[in-house]
Amino acid sequence: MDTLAIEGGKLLQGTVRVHGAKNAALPIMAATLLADGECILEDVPDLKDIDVMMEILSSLGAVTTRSDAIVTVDATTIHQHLVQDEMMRKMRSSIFLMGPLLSKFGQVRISKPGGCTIGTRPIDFHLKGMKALGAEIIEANGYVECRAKRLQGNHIYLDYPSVGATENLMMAAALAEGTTIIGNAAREPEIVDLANFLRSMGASISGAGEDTIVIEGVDTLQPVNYRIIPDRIVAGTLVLAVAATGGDVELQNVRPQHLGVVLTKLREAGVEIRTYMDRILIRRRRPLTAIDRIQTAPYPGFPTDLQAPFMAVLTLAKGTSVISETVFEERFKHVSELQRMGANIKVDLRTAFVQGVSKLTGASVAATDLRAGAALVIAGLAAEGTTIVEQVHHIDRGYQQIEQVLQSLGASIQRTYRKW
Ligand SMILES: CC(=O)N[C@H]1[C@@H](OP(=O)(O)OP(=O)(O)OC[C@H]2O[C@@H](n3ccc(=O)[nH]c3=O)[C@H](O)[C@@H]2O)O[C@H](CO)[C@@H](O)[C@@H]1O
Ligand SMILES: C=C(OP(=O)(O)O)C(=O)O
Repeated sequence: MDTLAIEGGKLLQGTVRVHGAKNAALPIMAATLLADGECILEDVPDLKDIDVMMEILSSLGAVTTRSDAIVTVDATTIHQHLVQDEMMRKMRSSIFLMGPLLSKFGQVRISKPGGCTIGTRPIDFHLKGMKALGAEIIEANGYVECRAKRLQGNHIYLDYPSVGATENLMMAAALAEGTTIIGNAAREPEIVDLANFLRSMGASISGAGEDTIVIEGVDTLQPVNYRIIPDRIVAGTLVLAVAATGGDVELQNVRPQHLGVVLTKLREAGVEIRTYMDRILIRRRRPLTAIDRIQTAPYPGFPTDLQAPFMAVLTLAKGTSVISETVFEERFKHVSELQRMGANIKVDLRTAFVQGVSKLTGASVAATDLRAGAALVIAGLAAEGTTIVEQVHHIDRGYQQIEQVLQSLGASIQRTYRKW
């Protein structure tokens, strides 16, 4: 159980490269199962969730290797279609095995996935979609078994533009017979990245990034080399850290267009931001001002994954900011921890009213989930005194060596390794 000790009050300065996107790499790693041969993935971040995905792929019989940021997966030796409950529970992305195993091997047995505890997070859209593609679904003893000789294309409408369901169904439909149309599809950049990966393997997919995706099933897919897109949530977190502490930072390997609304809101709060093709310059010299309203929504709306980190920044903005969380019903767990540091936040159902304070003070706080943890790190960097962040394993799911990245920008942050 590691902890982070942060001595707040240092300006952040320097240049840092953003690593590849966890939420793009995970479905793409699962999609390698669809190919007949070895896929080579570049810029795969070194994160806990990626380790778990490699562990699952190996347990199914695939051959996986990692050398720095390059991961290879050869699925030709897969002999197992059951993902053990213990592995399913380790992360939400274990659900991505469902589509590829079912489509390629005609069967899959999984249990309910784990992941950040930010809401109920059912998998009903995934199951309804697989059923529409012709799968027989049997639920018993905590496991879900799906079978189909060959999936058949169909018209699927998602009741909500679920990122994971859109991805799972795209992977399943890639090898189905006939045409699949996914209506009300999610439009996140990670959906486009997965579609680009599948297309490079020979899949026929159009409309990714729009709300209707059309997939013409093909008989086989080829192994490929593919580079994962930069992580927009890590980039956004670093931008927010600079907004909170002040300073002057250049982010490299970013796609500023993926952070549209986040950068707009930060400019409203008084942060200076310049964007280039694959770089962002952030500078904050003036005091922060409150923001009328932030409401999380599916892309291109405000990303729920940056709601907690943005709230940490707004605790220090002059005036009252209003933040509504519409995507997940329990994603305000950071509020009570920020309050320990002196933040003035009131929550009414799914809306938080953040009255800016002149300073936060260091305290002992615990990360309850990945992005709540990132919010506490940001608050700690800006606070007066020492902040101890417990439960760092949540943060390690999504940020590669967070303390080293922040140290390179001048932060005083140390990790303490504890055996238990
Ligand atoms: C690995 C990954 O990419 N994770 C991201 C993905 O999670 P994930 O794919 O789990 O998120 P979804 O877009 O599916 O969830 C959005 C909403 O739909 C609900 N829902 C979803 C599926 C379903 O079958 N039934 C259902 O009711 C969820 O409970 C939630 O309220 O998108 C989220 C929303 O941008 C992000 O916060 C996560 O970081
Ligand atoms: C919620 C997240 O991850 P997951 O969907 O893997 O739980 C996240 O990346 O913020």
